[in-house]
Amino acid sequence: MEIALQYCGPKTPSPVSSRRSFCQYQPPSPQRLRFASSVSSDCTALHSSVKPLCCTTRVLRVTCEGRAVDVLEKNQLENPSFGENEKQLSCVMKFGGSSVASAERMREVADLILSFPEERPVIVLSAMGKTTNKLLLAGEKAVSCGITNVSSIDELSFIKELHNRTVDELGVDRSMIATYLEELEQLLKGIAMMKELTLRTKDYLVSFGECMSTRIFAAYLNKIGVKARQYDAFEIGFITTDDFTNADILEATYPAVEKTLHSDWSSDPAIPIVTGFLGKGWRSCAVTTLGRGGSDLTATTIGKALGLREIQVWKDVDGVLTCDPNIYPRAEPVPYLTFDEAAELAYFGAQVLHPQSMRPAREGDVPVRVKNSYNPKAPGTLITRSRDMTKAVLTSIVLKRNVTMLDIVSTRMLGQFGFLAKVFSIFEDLGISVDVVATSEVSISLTLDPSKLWSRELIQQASELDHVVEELEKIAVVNLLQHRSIISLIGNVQRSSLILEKAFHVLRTNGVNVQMISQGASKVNISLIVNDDEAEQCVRALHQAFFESNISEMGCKSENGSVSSLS
Ligand SMILES: Nc1ncnc2c1ncn2[C@@H]1O[C@H](COP(=O)(O)OP(=O)(O)O)[C@@H](O)[C@H]1O
Ligand SMILES: N[C@@H](CC(=O)OP(=O)(O)O)C(=O)O
Repeated sequence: MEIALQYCGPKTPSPVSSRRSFCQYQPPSPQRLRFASSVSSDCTALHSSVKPLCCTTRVLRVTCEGRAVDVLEKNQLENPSFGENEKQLSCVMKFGGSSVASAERMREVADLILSFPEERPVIVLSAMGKTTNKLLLAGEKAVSCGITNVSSIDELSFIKELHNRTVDELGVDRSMIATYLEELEQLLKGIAMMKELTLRTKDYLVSFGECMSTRIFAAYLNKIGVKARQYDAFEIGFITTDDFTNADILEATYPAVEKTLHSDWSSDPAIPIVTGFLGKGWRSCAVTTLGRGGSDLTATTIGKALGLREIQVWKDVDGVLTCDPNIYPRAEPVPYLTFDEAAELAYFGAQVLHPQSMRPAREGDVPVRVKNSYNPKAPGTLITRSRDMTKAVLTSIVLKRNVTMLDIVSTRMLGQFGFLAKVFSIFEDLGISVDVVATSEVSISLTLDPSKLWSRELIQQASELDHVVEELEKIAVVNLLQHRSIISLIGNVQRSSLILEKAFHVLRTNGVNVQMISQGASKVNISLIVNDDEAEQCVRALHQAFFESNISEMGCKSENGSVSSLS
């Protein structure tokens, strides 16, 4: 029988694939069954002794006696240059909520993973789409809606419908998530009964999102013939502090995670599918979460723990961009970043990466690649320890809104020591995190990040802010300024004079007064504080000046739009 093989999977066949086995992909018809098994028996005979260690699968359309049949081809990656070591897990691929928002997206992600036959990845997944937000909303509604009304909370219905539909469309068994959906409703009834949603309960509540998405995806991979194993991060050694909703990963995590993933892979290789965002509190043993967007941190933690070659975070944008595309759509991808630049960018509010996620990558020196799952061909952003900075001026502009600023002026005489220490001990006592600071001997200007305060429920009320001011007023005159924004200019601070010169020129032309300025010790960030209502306009103007103008580096647009030299 003459067989013509025509590839119709996601990418061109890999040159390293050599041995193949086939199994049937489409629902059985007698003709297909016969055909698939005849191919299969031919090819399995070729490599019956090969352990299916690094097996990849793709869909092939086989023409048999003029008819097309879809079969799965399993490639045993068997390049002679591959040493034993190369058969270990090679990279992490993290897919965010937008990448796994539907059955169709999950199929695309599966195709994408299979299009890298040379990789043996650990997959980290977030909850589907906006599931985390919906779970939190459902929890808040349950507090006040009464037990009998829990079943009709819109967000609960939405979550049930989304997950059941996804399971059906992927053709996997509903029962795998049925127990989670039942337990979720029970939990919401418990919240309704107690009329209380604690931080601990919030974490348990949102964990349903990642627990379901990973189970669905692993089942789908297994269904299409790719061996996969689901893991709950809190069961495989992600040990954290007990700071519910914002837990920190503890050192013990690294060896524990390495041991579980490595030994499972060695004894029975299957692609690990790990829940992002979740951990287990070391004292409470309860489920914790790593802060919103925490799946990035799960991915980099695994990358460091296993000493992997690369950590890939797949998003819905072409990498880290020159500014938030929601503020300015002409933002462009940044091809290279250092860990320090990326950390600063994330810390100062770029939603694209979790603020803590660069730490394990930097410590383990594992490169991080930010890619677009909707546009895999785009090169993305590569984040490494160092990069060529000779041509770098500004890398990215980040905006953090709704920041509170405090001007604190000492009531004591010049030359008195210990003022700064006293001020910061007040913040320490109150457990408040300070972002940007500028000081002189007798005065301090600083900013407080409301999201960090709220996550610990410290300053939810104006009265609690008043408490901070009250304490500070014992030693200083305090001016509280709300509705401010921090504009962070991330870049080569070796060129800070140029950056400042250009930035201030732009701001002056736009009639904006900068209220505070700070250059961090990390030397990659200059922060400017402006009013909230001027901030977006500033970001757009700065972006145009730094990234879009056709003027030379030392030039700057003059007020009438012509170019003048600033040197
Ligand atoms: N500087 C930036 N670069 C890229 N994306 C940014 C930036 N600032 C904000 N974003 C936003 O971050 C989003 C991606 O982050 P996130 O939603 O957490 O991804 P995921 O859920 O896929 O992990 C983008 O869709 C974009 O709107
Ligand atoms: N699902 C969690 C964790 C996460 O990392 O999500 P994403 O990768 O979609 O930002 C959240 O929404 O915060």
